[in-house]
Amino acid sequence: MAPISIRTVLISESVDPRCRAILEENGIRVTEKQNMKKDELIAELKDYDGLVVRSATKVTADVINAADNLKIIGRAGTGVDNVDVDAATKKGIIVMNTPSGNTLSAAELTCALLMSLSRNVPQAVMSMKQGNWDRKKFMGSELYGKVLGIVGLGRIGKEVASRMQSFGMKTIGYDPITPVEVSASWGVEQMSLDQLWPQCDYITVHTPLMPSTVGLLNDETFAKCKKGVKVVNCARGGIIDEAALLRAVESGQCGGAGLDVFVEEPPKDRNLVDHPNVISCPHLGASTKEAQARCGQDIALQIVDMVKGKSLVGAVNANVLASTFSQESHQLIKLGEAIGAVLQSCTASQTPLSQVHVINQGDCMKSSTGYMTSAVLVGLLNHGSGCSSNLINVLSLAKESGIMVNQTHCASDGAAAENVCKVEIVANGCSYKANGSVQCGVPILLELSGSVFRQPVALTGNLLFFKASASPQLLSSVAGLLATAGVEIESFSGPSDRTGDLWYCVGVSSPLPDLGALKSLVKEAAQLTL
Ligand SMILES: NC(=O)C1=CN([C@@H]2O[C@H](COP(=O)(O)OP(=O)(O)OC[C@H]3O[C@@H](n4cnc5c(N)ncnc54)[C@H](O)[C@@H]3O)[C@@H](O)[C@H]2O)C=CC1
Ligand SMILES: O=C(O)C(=O)COP(=O)(O)O
Repeated sequence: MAPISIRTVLISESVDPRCRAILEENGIRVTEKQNMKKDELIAELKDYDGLVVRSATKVTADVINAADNLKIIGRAGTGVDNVDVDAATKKGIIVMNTPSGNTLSAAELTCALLMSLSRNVPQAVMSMKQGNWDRKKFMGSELYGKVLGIVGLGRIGKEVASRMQSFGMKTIGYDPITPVEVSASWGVEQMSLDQLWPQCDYITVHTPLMPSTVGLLNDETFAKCKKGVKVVNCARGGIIDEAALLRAVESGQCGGAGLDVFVEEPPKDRNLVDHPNVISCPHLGASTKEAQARCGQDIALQIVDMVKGKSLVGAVNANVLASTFSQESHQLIKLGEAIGAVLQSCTASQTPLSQVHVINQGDCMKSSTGYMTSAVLVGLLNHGSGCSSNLINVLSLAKESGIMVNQTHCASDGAAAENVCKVEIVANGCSYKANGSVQCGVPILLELSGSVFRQPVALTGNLLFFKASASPQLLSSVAGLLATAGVEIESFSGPSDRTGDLWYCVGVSSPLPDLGALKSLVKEAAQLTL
Protein backbone atom coordinates (compact mmCIF):
# COMPACT_ATOMS: atom_id res chain seq x y z
CA MET A 1 0.00 0.00 0.00
CA ALA A 2 1.22 3.51 -0.74
CA PRO A 3 2.66 5.03 2.44
CA ILE A 4 0.09 7.13 4.26
CA SER A 5 1.35 10.64 4.79
CA ILE A 6 0.62 12.04 8.26
CA ARG A 7 2.17 15.48 8.78
CA THR A 8 -0.14 16.86 11.45
CA VAL A 9 -1.85 15.29 14.45
CA LEU A 10 -4.38 16.73 16.87
CA ILE A 11 -4.42 15.20 20.36
CA SER A 12 -7.81 16.03 21.85
CA GLU A 13 -7.40 14.53 25.33
CA SER A 14 -4.92 14.07 28.11
CA VAL A 15 -2.54 11.56 26.54
CA ASP A 16 0.88 10.72 27.97
CA PRO A 17 3.55 13.24 26.80
CA ARG A 18 5.55 10.38 25.20
CA CYS A 19 2.91 10.29 22.47
CA ARG A 20 3.59 13.86 21.38
CA ALA A 21 7.35 13.45 21.78
CA ILE A 22 7.51 10.34 19.57
CA LEU A 23 5.33 11.88 16.87
CA GLU A 24 7.41 15.08 16.86
CA GLU A 25 10.71 13.17 16.84
CA ASN A 26 9.42 11.64 13.62
CA GLY A 27 8.64 14.94 11.95
CA ILE A 28 4.92 15.07 12.69
CA ARG A 29 3.53 18.40 13.90
CA VAL A 30 1.35 17.95 17.00
CA THR A 31 -1.25 20.18 18.59
CA GLU A 32 -2.88 19.37 21.92
CA LYS A 33 -6.29 20.87 22.55
CA GLN A 34 -8.64 19.43 25.13
CA ASN A 35 -12.33 19.76 26.09
CA MET A 36 -13.47 20.92 22.67
CA LYS A 37 -17.18 21.06 21.93
CA LYS A 38 -18.33 19.22 18.82
CA ASP A 39 -18.33 22.36 16.62
CA GLU A 40 -14.88 23.35 17.80
CA LEU A 41 -13.58 19.86 17.09
CA ILE A 42 -15.10 19.91 13.59
CA ALA A 43 -13.55 23.32 12.85
CA GLU A 44 -10.15 22.33 14.28
CA LEU A 45 -9.94 18.93 12.64
CA LYS A 46 -10.07 20.31 9.09
CA ASP A 47 -6.35 21.00 9.27
CA TYR A 48 -5.17 17.62 10.55
CA ASP A 49 -4.18 14.30 9.00
CA GLY A 50 -4.45 12.44 12.30
CA LEU A 51 -6.48 12.59 15.52
CA VAL A 52 -5.47 10.93 18.81
CA VAL A 53 -8.22 10.43 21.41
CA ARG A 54 -9.07 8.55 24.59
CA SER A 55 -12.68 7.79 25.54
CA ALA A 56 -14.09 11.28 26.04
CA THR A 57 -13.86 12.66 22.49
CA LYS A 58 -17.00 11.69 20.59
CA VAL A 59 -15.77 11.12 17.06
CA THR A 60 -19.22 10.94 15.47
CA ALA A 61 -20.14 10.64 11.78
CA ASP A 62 -20.60 14.46 11.56
CA VAL A 63 -17.09 15.00 12.87
CA ILE A 64 -15.63 12.38 10.53
CA ASN A 65 -17.49 13.54 7.43
CA ALA A 66 -16.34 17.12 7.97
CA ALA A 67 -12.69 16.12 8.37
CA ASP A 68 -11.54 16.09 4.77
CA ASN A 69 -7.85 15.58 5.45
CA LEU A 70 -8.19 13.01 8.21
CA LYS A 71 -6.47 9.70 7.47
CA ILE A 72 -6.19 8.12 10.91
CA ILE A 73 -8.00 8.16 14.23
CA GLY A 74 -5.71 6.77 16.92
CA ARG A 75 -7.27 5.60 20.18
CA ALA A 76 -4.76 5.62 23.03
CA GLY A 77 -6.61 2.80 24.75
CA THR A 78 -8.95 -0.10 24.04
CA GLY A 79 -12.62 0.72 23.46
CA VAL A 80 -13.44 2.48 20.19
CA ASP A 81 -17.14 2.89 20.90
CA ASN A 82 -16.64 6.69 21.04
CA VAL A 83 -15.57 6.54 17.39
CA ASP A 84 -18.08 5.90 14.59
CA VAL A 85 -15.95 3.19 13.02
CA ASP A 86 -18.41 2.59 10.15
CA ALA A 87 -18.37 6.26 9.17
CA ALA A 88 -14.56 6.28 9.34
CA THR A 89 -14.34 3.14 7.18
CA LYS A 90 -16.67 4.63 4.58
CA LYS A 91 -14.48 7.71 4.45
CA GLY A 92 -11.35 5.60 4.06
CA ILE A 93 -10.00 6.59 7.49
CA ILE A 94 -8.05 4.05 9.54
CA VAL A 95 -9.15 3.59 13.16
CA MET A 96 -6.37 2.22 15.33
CA ASN A 97 -6.24 1.34 19.04
CA THR A 98 -3.72 0.07 21.59
CA PRO A 99 -5.73 -2.73 23.16
CA SER A 100 -3.20 -4.26 25.51
CA GLY A 101 -1.66 -1.11 27.02
CA ASN A 102 -4.23 -0.71 29.77
CA THR A 103 -5.29 -4.33 30.36
CA LEU A 104 -3.47 -4.74 33.69
CA SER A 105 -4.68 -1.43 35.06
CA ALA A 106 -8.31 -2.16 34.18
CA ALA A 107 -7.98 -5.65 35.67
CA GLU A 108 -6.46 -4.27 38.88
CA LEU A 109 -9.24 -1.69 39.28
CA THR A 110 -11.80 -4.46 38.76
CA CYS A 111 -10.16 -6.46 41.55
CA ALA A 112 -10.07 -3.37 43.75
CA LEU A 113 -13.81 -2.90 43.23
CA LEU A 114 -14.50 -6.58 43.97
CA MET A 115 -12.50 -6.34 47.19
CA SER A 116 -14.10 -3.05 48.15
CA LEU A 117 -17.54 -4.56 47.62
CA SER A 118 -16.72 -7.53 49.85
CA ARG A 119 -15.54 -5.35 52.75
CA ASN A 120 -17.42 -2.06 52.22
CA VAL A 121 -14.11 -0.22 52.18
CA PRO A 122 -15.30 3.02 50.50
CA GLN A 123 -18.37 3.28 52.75
CA ALA A 124 -16.21 2.67 55.83
CA VAL A 125 -13.73 5.31 54.74
CA MET A 126 -16.50 7.87 54.26
CA SER A 127 -17.93 7.02 57.66
CA MET A 128 -14.52 7.43 59.35
CA LYS A 129 -14.07 10.81 57.71
CA GLN A 130 -17.40 11.85 59.15
CA GLY A 131 -15.97 11.10 62.61
CA ASN A 132 -17.67 7.73 63.13
CA TRP A 133 -16.28 4.42 64.41
CA ASP A 134 -18.86 1.91 63.21
CA ARG A 135 -17.57 -1.65 63.36
CA LYS A 136 -20.96 -3.35 63.03
CA LYS A 137 -22.41 -1.55 60.06
CA PHE A 138 -19.60 -2.54 57.75
CA MET A 139 -19.49 -6.26 58.44
CA GLY A 140 -18.27 -7.87 55.23
CA SER A 141 -17.74 -11.33 53.84
CA GLU A 142 -14.66 -13.17 52.60
CA LEU A 143 -13.93 -13.63 48.93
CA TYR A 144 -12.40 -17.00 49.75
CA GLY A 145 -14.58 -19.84 48.44
CA LYS A 146 -17.00 -17.52 46.66
CA VAL A 147 -17.95 -17.88 42.98
CA LEU A 148 -16.96 -15.14 40.55
CA GLY A 149 -18.73 -15.09 37.17
CA ILE A 150 -16.66 -13.42 34.46
CA VAL A 151 -18.62 -12.43 31.36
CA GLY A 152 -16.12 -11.71 28.58
CA LEU A 153 -12.94 -13.78 28.76
CA GLY A 154 -10.62 -11.61 26.72
CA ARG A 155 -7.51 -9.75 27.86
CA ILE A 156 -8.98 -8.15 31.00
CA GLY A 157 -11.30 -11.04 31.93
CA LYS A 158 -8.31 -13.38 31.96
CA GLU A 159 -6.19 -11.10 34.20
CA VAL A 160 -9.09 -10.62 36.62
CA ALA A 161 -9.55 -14.40 36.82
CA SER A 162 -5.95 -15.17 37.78
CA ARG A 163 -5.84 -12.38 40.38
CA MET A 164 -9.11 -13.34 42.04
CA GLN A 165 -8.15 -17.03 42.06
CA SER A 166 -5.30 -16.05 44.36
CA PHE A 167 -7.99 -15.00 46.86
CA GLY A 168 -9.46 -18.49 46.65
CA MET A 169 -12.40 -17.54 44.43
CA LYS A 170 -13.87 -20.11 42.09
CA THR A 171 -13.94 -18.54 38.62
CA ILE A 172 -16.58 -19.44 36.07
CA GLY A 173 -17.30 -17.56 32.88
CA TYR A 174 -18.84 -17.13 29.47
CA ASP A 175 -17.41 -15.95 26.17
CA PRO A 176 -18.77 -16.78 22.71
CA ILE A 177 -15.31 -16.70 21.11
CA THR A 178 -12.66 -17.75 23.64
CA PRO A 179 -12.45 -21.56 23.41
CA VAL A 180 -13.52 -23.50 26.49
CA GLU A 181 -10.13 -25.28 26.72
CA VAL A 182 -8.25 -21.95 26.54
CA SER A 183 -10.11 -20.41 29.47
CA ALA A 184 -9.90 -23.75 31.32
CA SER A 185 -6.10 -23.49 31.05
CA TRP A 186 -6.27 -20.33 33.17
CA GLY A 187 -8.77 -21.76 35.59
CA VAL A 188 -12.10 -20.51 34.25
CA GLU A 189 -14.81 -23.05 33.65
CA GLN A 190 -17.09 -21.88 30.85
CA MET A 191 -20.85 -22.40 30.72
CA SER A 192 -23.94 -20.79 29.25
CA LEU A 193 -25.14 -17.54 30.80
CA ASP A 194 -28.29 -19.28 32.04
CA GLN A 195 -26.11 -21.76 33.93
CA LEU A 196 -23.79 -19.03 35.16
CA TRP A 197 -26.20 -16.48 36.65
CA PRO A 198 -27.58 -18.59 39.55
CA GLN A 199 -24.13 -19.79 40.67
CA CYS A 200 -22.39 -16.44 41.15
CA ASP A 201 -21.72 -14.52 44.33
CA TYR A 202 -19.99 -11.85 42.23
CA ILE A 203 -20.30 -11.04 38.52
CA THR A 204 -17.91 -8.88 36.53
CA VAL A 205 -18.37 -7.93 32.87
CA HIS A 206 -15.47 -7.49 30.44
CA THR A 207 -16.99 -7.33 26.96
CA PRO A 208 -17.01 -4.55 24.39
CA LEU A 209 -20.25 -2.54 24.18
CA MET A 210 -22.16 -3.78 21.16
CA PRO A 211 -25.75 -4.73 20.40
CA SER A 212 -25.29 -8.26 21.78
CA THR A 213 -23.84 -6.99 25.07
CA VAL A 214 -26.14 -4.04 25.78
CA GLY A 215 -28.12 -4.91 28.89
CA LEU A 216 -26.50 -8.33 29.42
CA LEU A 217 -27.57 -7.90 33.01
CA ASN A 218 -31.18 -6.71 32.98
CA ASP A 219 -34.34 -7.29 35.04
CA GLU A 220 -34.73 -10.79 33.67
CA THR A 221 -31.13 -11.88 34.20
CA PHE A 222 -30.88 -10.24 37.64
CA ALA A 223 -33.91 -12.35 38.59
CA LYS A 224 -31.94 -15.48 37.64
CA CYS A 225 -29.05 -14.50 39.96
CA LYS A 226 -28.55 -15.43 43.61
CA LYS A 227 -30.20 -12.91 45.91
CA GLY A 228 -27.56 -10.41 47.01
CA VAL A 229 -25.23 -10.98 44.05
CA LYS A 230 -22.60 -8.23 43.74
CA VAL A 231 -21.68 -6.89 40.31
CA VAL A 232 -18.83 -4.92 38.80
CA ASN A 233 -18.75 -3.03 35.51
CA CYS A 234 -15.31 -1.81 34.59
CA ALA A 235 -15.95 -2.31 30.86
CA ARG A 236 -18.61 -0.04 29.34
CA GLY A 237 -21.71 1.69 30.67
CA GLY A 238 -24.86 -0.10 29.56
CA ILE A 239 -23.56 -3.68 29.62
CA ILE A 240 -25.32 -3.78 32.97
CA ASP A 241 -28.63 -2.03 32.37
CA GLU A 242 -28.51 0.97 34.71
CA ALA A 243 -32.24 1.18 35.43
CA ALA A 244 -32.42 -2.58 36.13
CA LEU A 245 -29.37 -2.32 38.38
CA LEU A 246 -30.97 0.47 40.39
CA ARG A 247 -34.12 -1.61 40.83
CA ALA A 248 -32.00 -4.63 41.84
CA VAL A 249 -29.95 -2.73 44.45
CA GLU A 250 -33.11 -1.13 45.81
CA SER A 251 -34.84 -4.50 46.17
CA GLY A 252 -31.73 -6.19 47.56
CA GLN A 253 -31.63 -8.66 44.66
CA CYS A 254 -28.25 -7.07 43.98
CA GLY A 255 -26.19 -6.72 47.15
CA GLY A 256 -23.80 -4.10 45.78
CA ALA A 257 -22.30 -2.73 42.60
CA GLY A 258 -18.90 -1.39 41.65
CA LEU A 259 -19.10 0.88 38.63
CA ASP A 260 -16.25 2.52 36.76
CA VAL A 261 -18.24 3.31 33.62
CA PHE A 262 -21.63 4.80 32.81
CA VAL A 263 -23.93 5.14 29.81
CA GLU A 264 -23.49 8.88 30.08
CA GLU A 265 -20.18 10.14 31.41
CA PRO A 266 -20.30 11.95 33.73
CA PRO A 267 -23.72 10.54 34.68
CA LYS A 268 -26.41 13.21 35.02
CA ASP A 269 -28.74 10.80 36.76
CA ARG A 270 -27.05 10.32 40.15
CA ASN A 271 -29.42 7.69 41.58
CA LEU A 272 -26.97 4.82 41.15
CA VAL A 273 -23.90 6.78 42.23
CA ASP A 274 -25.70 7.99 45.34
CA HIS A 275 -27.02 4.59 46.40
CA PRO A 276 -25.26 3.42 49.60
CA ASN A 277 -24.53 -0.03 48.13
CA VAL A 278 -23.02 1.33 44.95
CA ILE A 279 -19.38 2.32 44.83
CA SER A 280 -18.14 4.11 41.78
CA CYS A 281 -15.20 5.73 40.02
CA PRO A 282 -15.07 8.31 37.25
CA HIS A 283 -13.85 5.91 34.52
CA LEU A 284 -10.46 5.29 36.11
CA GLY A 285 -9.73 1.80 34.76
CA ALA A 286 -6.91 2.99 32.52
CA SER A 287 -5.87 5.92 34.67
CA THR A 288 -2.50 4.77 35.90
CA LYS A 289 0.90 6.18 34.98
CA GLU A 290 1.91 2.83 33.55
CA ALA A 291 -1.16 2.29 31.38
CA GLN A 292 -1.07 5.83 30.08
CA ALA A 293 2.64 5.60 29.29
CA ARG A 294 2.07 2.36 27.36
CA CYS A 295 -1.01 3.57 25.46
CA GLY A 296 0.49 6.98 24.62
CA GLN A 297 3.73 5.43 23.45
CA ASP A 298 2.04 2.56 21.57
CA ILE A 299 -0.33 4.74 19.58
CA ALA A 300 2.49 7.09 18.56
CA LEU A 301 4.80 4.22 17.53
CA GLN A 302 1.99 2.50 15.61
CA ILE A 303 1.26 5.71 13.68
CA VAL A 304 4.95 6.26 12.95
CA ASP A 305 5.43 2.66 11.77
CA MET A 306 2.46 3.02 9.47
CA VAL A 307 3.73 6.31 8.03
CA LYS A 308 7.13 4.74 7.43
CA GLY A 309 5.45 1.82 5.64
CA LYS A 310 6.93 -0.62 8.19
CA SER A 311 3.76 -2.20 9.55
CA LEU A 312 0.15 -1.63 10.39
CA VAL A 313 -0.59 -2.67 13.96
CA GLY A 314 -3.83 -2.12 15.86
CA ALA A 315 -6.09 -1.14 12.95
CA VAL A 316 -9.63 -2.10 13.90
CA ASN A 317 -11.27 -1.38 10.55
CA ALA A 318 -8.56 -2.16 8.01
CA ASN A 319 -7.22 -5.59 8.90
CA VAL A 320 -6.70 -6.39 5.25
CA LEU A 321 -4.08 -3.63 5.14
CA ALA A 322 -1.90 -5.34 7.75
CA SER A 323 -0.58 -7.64 5.03
CA THR A 324 0.18 -4.84 2.57
CA PHE A 325 3.41 -3.63 4.12
CA SER A 326 5.95 -5.47 1.96
CA GLN A 327 7.66 -4.74 -1.34
CA GLU A 328 5.83 -7.66 -2.92
CA SER A 329 2.43 -6.47 -1.78
CA HIS A 330 3.16 -2.90 -3.01
CA GLN A 331 3.77 -4.37 -6.46
CA LEU A 332 0.65 -6.52 -6.36
CA ILE A 333 -1.48 -3.57 -5.25
CA LYS A 334 -0.10 -1.54 -8.17
CA LEU A 335 -0.97 -4.47 -10.44
CA GLY A 336 -4.54 -4.69 -9.11
CA GLU A 337 -5.08 -0.94 -9.41
CA ALA A 338 -3.61 -0.91 -12.93
CA ILE A 339 -5.77 -3.82 -14.15
CA GLY A 340 -8.81 -2.05 -12.69
CA ALA A 341 -7.83 1.20 -14.42
CA VAL A 342 -7.29 -0.54 -17.80
CA LEU A 343 -10.67 -2.22 -17.58
CA GLN A 344 -12.31 1.05 -16.57
CA SER A 345 -10.72 2.89 -19.53
CA CYS A 346 -11.60 0.22 -22.06
CA THR A 347 -15.21 -0.01 -20.87
CA ALA A 348 -15.78 3.63 -19.97
CA SER A 349 -18.83 3.94 -22.19
CA GLN A 350 -20.32 0.79 -20.70
CA THR A 351 -22.25 1.54 -17.52
CA PRO A 352 -23.35 0.53 -15.01
CA LEU A 353 -20.63 -1.71 -13.66
CA SER A 354 -22.57 -4.51 -11.98
CA GLN A 355 -20.13 -7.35 -11.20
CA VAL A 356 -16.46 -7.75 -10.38
CA HIS A 357 -14.84 -11.13 -9.92
CA VAL A 358 -11.17 -11.30 -8.96
CA ILE A 359 -9.42 -14.64 -9.30
CA ASN A 360 -5.97 -14.86 -7.77
CA GLN A 361 -4.01 -17.70 -9.25
CA GLY A 362 -0.84 -19.24 -7.87
CA ASP A 363 0.69 -19.82 -4.44
CA CYS A 364 2.09 -16.31 -3.98
CA MET A 365 -1.35 -14.82 -4.56
CA LYS A 366 -2.95 -16.77 -1.72
CA SER A 367 -2.20 -14.29 1.03
CA SER A 368 -2.96 -11.32 -1.20
CA THR A 369 -6.50 -12.33 -2.17
CA GLY A 370 -8.16 -9.89 0.26
CA TYR A 371 -6.34 -6.74 -0.74
CA MET A 372 -6.09 -7.57 -4.47
CA THR A 373 -9.86 -7.32 -4.79
CA SER A 374 -9.81 -3.92 -3.09
CA ALA A 375 -6.90 -2.79 -5.29
CA VAL A 376 -8.74 -3.79 -8.48
CA LEU A 377 -11.85 -1.94 -7.26
CA VAL A 378 -9.79 1.18 -6.48
CA GLY A 379 -8.52 1.15 -10.08
CA LEU A 380 -12.00 0.55 -11.46
CA LEU A 381 -13.80 3.16 -9.35
CA ASN A 382 -11.20 5.92 -9.13
CA HIS A 383 -9.81 5.98 -12.60
CA GLY A 384 -11.08 8.99 -14.53
CA SER A 385 -14.01 9.44 -12.14
CA GLY A 386 -12.74 11.87 -9.54
CA CYS A 387 -13.71 9.30 -6.90
CA SER A 388 -11.01 8.90 -4.27
CA SER A 389 -11.71 5.50 -2.80
CA ASN A 390 -8.90 3.63 -1.07
CA LEU A 391 -8.21 0.12 0.16
CA ILE A 392 -10.11 0.84 3.39
CA ASN A 393 -13.43 2.03 2.00
CA VAL A 394 -13.62 0.67 -1.53
CA LEU A 395 -15.49 -2.53 -0.69
CA SER A 396 -18.22 -0.63 1.13
CA LEU A 397 -18.40 1.97 -1.68
CA ALA A 398 -18.74 -0.82 -4.25
CA LYS A 399 -21.48 -2.42 -2.18
CA GLU A 400 -23.29 0.93 -1.90
CA SER A 401 -23.13 1.27 -5.70
CA GLY A 402 -24.76 -2.14 -6.07
CA ILE A 403 -21.65 -3.81 -7.51
CA MET A 404 -21.50 -7.53 -6.77
CA VAL A 405 -17.94 -8.42 -5.73
CA ASN A 406 -16.48 -11.92 -5.68
CA GLN A 407 -12.99 -13.14 -4.97
CA THR A 408 -11.47 -16.59 -5.33
CA HIS A 409 -8.08 -18.22 -5.27
CA CYS A 410 -6.98 -21.08 -7.49
CA ALA A 411 -3.82 -23.07 -8.07
CA SER A 412 -1.42 -22.16 -10.84
CA ASP A 413 -2.39 -23.67 -14.21
CA GLY A 414 1.22 -24.36 -15.22
CA ALA A 415 1.33 -21.46 -17.72
CA ALA A 416 4.46 -19.31 -18.00
CA ALA A 417 3.29 -16.72 -15.46
CA GLU A 418 2.72 -18.61 -12.21
CA ASN A 419 1.04 -15.92 -10.20
CA VAL A 420 -1.73 -14.20 -12.07
CA CYS A 421 -4.52 -11.84 -11.12
CA LYS A 422 -7.53 -12.45 -13.34
CA VAL A 423 -10.36 -9.93 -13.33
CA GLU A 424 -13.75 -10.36 -14.90
CA ILE A 425 -16.26 -7.53 -14.86
CA VAL A 426 -19.77 -7.12 -16.11
CA ALA A 427 -20.61 -3.62 -17.34
CA ASN A 428 -23.83 -2.75 -19.13
CA GLY A 429 -24.59 -6.47 -19.20
CA CYS A 430 -21.40 -7.36 -21.15
CA SER A 431 -18.45 -9.26 -19.74
CA TYR A 432 -14.82 -8.02 -19.96
CA LYS A 433 -11.65 -9.70 -18.72
CA ALA A 434 -8.08 -8.76 -17.96
CA ASN A 435 -5.23 -10.90 -16.63
CA GLY A 436 -2.00 -9.54 -15.23
CA SER A 437 1.05 -10.44 -13.23
CA VAL A 438 4.25 -8.90 -11.88
CA GLN A 439 7.46 -9.43 -13.81
CA CYS A 440 10.80 -8.12 -12.48
CA GLY A 441 8.89 -5.84 -10.13
CA VAL A 442 6.76 -4.34 -12.91
CA PRO A 443 3.01 -4.96 -13.24
CA ILE A 444 2.21 -6.41 -16.65
CA LEU A 445 -0.95 -7.14 -18.58
CA LEU A 446 -1.04 -10.58 -20.17
CA GLU A 447 -4.49 -10.61 -21.66
CA LEU A 448 -7.37 -8.22 -22.30
CA SER A 449 -10.82 -9.55 -23.17
CA GLY A 450 -9.63 -12.45 -25.32
CA SER A 451 -6.47 -10.80 -26.69
CA VAL A 452 -3.44 -12.63 -25.32
CA PHE A 453 -0.51 -10.26 -25.80
CA ARG A 454 2.55 -11.71 -27.54
CA GLN A 455 4.64 -9.16 -25.63
CA PRO A 456 3.02 -8.41 -22.23
CA VAL A 457 2.05 -4.78 -21.67
CA ALA A 458 4.14 -3.06 -18.98
CA LEU A 459 1.45 -1.27 -16.96
CA THR A 460 3.28 2.01 -16.52
CA GLY A 461 3.40 5.39 -18.30
CA ASN A 462 1.04 6.48 -21.07
CA LEU A 463 -0.80 3.60 -22.66
CA LEU A 464 -2.99 3.67 -25.73
CA PHE A 465 -5.26 0.64 -26.18
CA PHE A 466 -7.18 0.03 -29.36
CA LYS A 467 -9.32 -2.78 -30.68
CA ALA A 468 -9.14 -3.60 -34.37
CA SER A 469 -8.95 -6.52 -36.78
CA ALA A 470 -5.47 -7.37 -37.96
CA SER A 471 -4.44 -5.93 -41.31
CA PRO A 472 -1.06 -5.19 -42.89
CA GLN A 473 -1.84 -1.45 -42.85
CA LEU A 474 -3.14 -1.20 -39.29
CA LEU A 475 0.09 -0.47 -37.48
CA SER A 476 1.58 1.85 -40.05
CA SER A 477 -1.69 3.84 -40.18
CA VAL A 478 -1.82 4.15 -36.35
CA ALA A 479 1.90 5.02 -36.23
CA GLY A 480 1.40 7.67 -38.91
CA LEU A 481 -1.52 9.24 -37.04
CA LEU A 482 0.47 9.31 -33.79
CA ALA A 483 3.49 10.87 -35.55
CA THR A 484 1.28 13.57 -37.02
CA ALA A 485 0.04 14.36 -33.51
CA GLY A 486 3.66 14.55 -32.28
CA VAL A 487 3.29 11.39 -30.16
CA GLU A 488 6.20 8.92 -30.12
CA ILE A 489 5.74 5.17 -29.84
CA GLU A 490 7.75 3.72 -26.93
CA SER A 491 6.51 0.14 -26.91
CA PHE A 492 4.07 -2.08 -28.73
CA SER A 493 2.11 -5.17 -27.70
CA GLY A 494 -0.03 -7.03 -30.17
CA PRO A 495 -2.23 -10.10 -29.79
CA SER A 496 -0.76 -13.52 -30.55
CA ASP A 497 -3.95 -14.45 -32.38
CA ARG A 498 -4.75 -12.73 -35.70
CA THR A 499 -8.45 -13.46 -36.16
CA GLY A 500 -11.33 -11.13 -35.35
CA ASP A 501 -11.33 -7.83 -33.45
CA LEU A 502 -8.52 -7.85 -30.93
CA TRP A 503 -6.86 -5.46 -28.49
CA TYR A 504 -3.46 -3.85 -29.15
CA CYS A 505 -1.52 -1.61 -26.80
CA VAL A 506 1.01 1.10 -27.63
CA GLY A 507 3.16 2.74 -24.99
CA VAL A 508 3.32 6.42 -26.01
CA SER A 509 5.41 9.46 -25.04
CA SER A 510 2.27 11.47 -24.22
CA PRO A 511 -1.49 10.92 -24.44
CA LEU A 512 -3.01 11.45 -27.87
CA PRO A 513 -4.68 14.89 -27.74
CA ASP A 514 -7.73 13.69 -29.69
CA LEU A 515 -8.60 10.03 -29.32
CA GLY A 516 -11.41 10.51 -31.84
CA ALA A 517 -8.76 10.82 -34.56
CA LEU A 518 -8.30 7.04 -34.37
CA LYS A 519 -11.98 6.42 -35.09
CA SER A 520 -11.57 5.67 -38.80
CA LEU A 521 -8.79 3.12 -38.13
CA VAL A 522 -10.01 1.12 -35.10
CA LYS A 523 -13.24 -0.20 -33.53
CA GLU A 524 -12.56 1.05 -30.00
CA ALA A 525 -9.80 3.07 -28.37
CA ALA A 526 -8.90 4.08 -24.82
CA GLN A 527 -5.90 5.69 -23.21
CA LEU A 528 -4.68 6.07 -19.68
CA THR A 529 -1.64 7.13 -17.71
CA LEU A 530 -0.41 4.87 -14.95
N1 LIG B 1 -12.69 1.07 32.47
C1 LIG B 1 -11.67 1.30 31.68
O1 LIG B 1 -10.99 2.32 31.81
C2 LIG B 1 -11.31 0.34 30.64
C3 LIG B 1 -12.30 -0.38 30.01
N2 LIG B 1 -11.98 -1.26 29.03
C4 LIG B 1 -13.08 -2.00 28.42
O2 LIG B 1 -13.05 -3.33 28.90
C5 LIG B 1 -13.69 -4.18 27.96
C6 LIG B 1 -12.85 -5.44 27.75
O3 LIG B 1 -11.59 -5.10 27.22
P1 LIG B 1 -10.57 -6.24 26.75
O4 LIG B 1 -10.57 -7.35 27.71
O5 LIG B 1 -9.29 -5.56 26.45
O6 LIG B 1 -11.26 -6.71 25.41
P2 LIG B 1 -11.05 -8.09 24.65
O7 LIG B 1 -11.49 -7.84 23.26
O8 LIG B 1 -9.72 -8.65 24.91
O9 LIG B 1 -12.13 -9.03 25.36
C7 LIG B 1 -13.50 -8.90 25.17
C8 LIG B 1 -14.09 -10.28 25.20
O10 LIG B 1 -15.51 -10.16 25.20
C9 LIG B 1 -15.99 -11.27 24.49
N3 LIG B 1 -17.39 -11.10 24.12
C10 LIG B 1 -17.90 -10.50 23.02
N4 LIG B 1 -19.24 -10.58 23.05
C11 LIG B 1 -19.58 -11.23 24.19
C12 LIG B 1 -20.81 -11.61 24.77
N5 LIG B 1 -21.97 -11.34 24.17
N6 LIG B 1 -20.77 -12.25 25.94
C13 LIG B 1 -19.60 -12.54 26.54
N7 LIG B 1 -18.40 -12.21 26.04
C14 LIG B 1 -18.40 -11.55 24.87
C15 LIG B 1 -15.06 -11.40 23.32
O11 LIG B 1 -15.14 -12.66 22.72
C16 LIG B 1 -13.73 -11.13 23.98
O12 LIG B 1 -13.10 -12.32 24.37
C17 LIG B 1 -13.90 -3.34 26.71
O13 LIG B 1 -15.23 -2.87 26.72
C18 LIG B 1 -12.97 -2.17 26.92
O14 LIG B 1 -13.37 -1.03 26.23
C19 LIG B 1 -10.69 -1.50 28.65
C20 LIG B 1 -9.67 -0.81 29.25
C21 LIG B 1 -9.90 0.19 30.27
O1 LIG C 1 -9.31 1.81 26.91
C1 LIG C 1 -10.50 1.81 27.24
O2 LIG C 1 -11.36 1.10 26.70
C2 LIG C 1 -10.93 2.70 28.31
O3 LIG C 1 -12.09 2.68 28.66
C3 LIG C 1 -9.99 3.65 28.88
O4 LIG C 1 -10.50 4.91 28.61
P1 LIG C 1 -9.61 6.22 28.84
O5 LIG C 1 -8.46 6.11 27.91
O6 LIG C 1 -9.18 6.21 30.26
O7 LIG C 1 -10.50 7.37 28.50
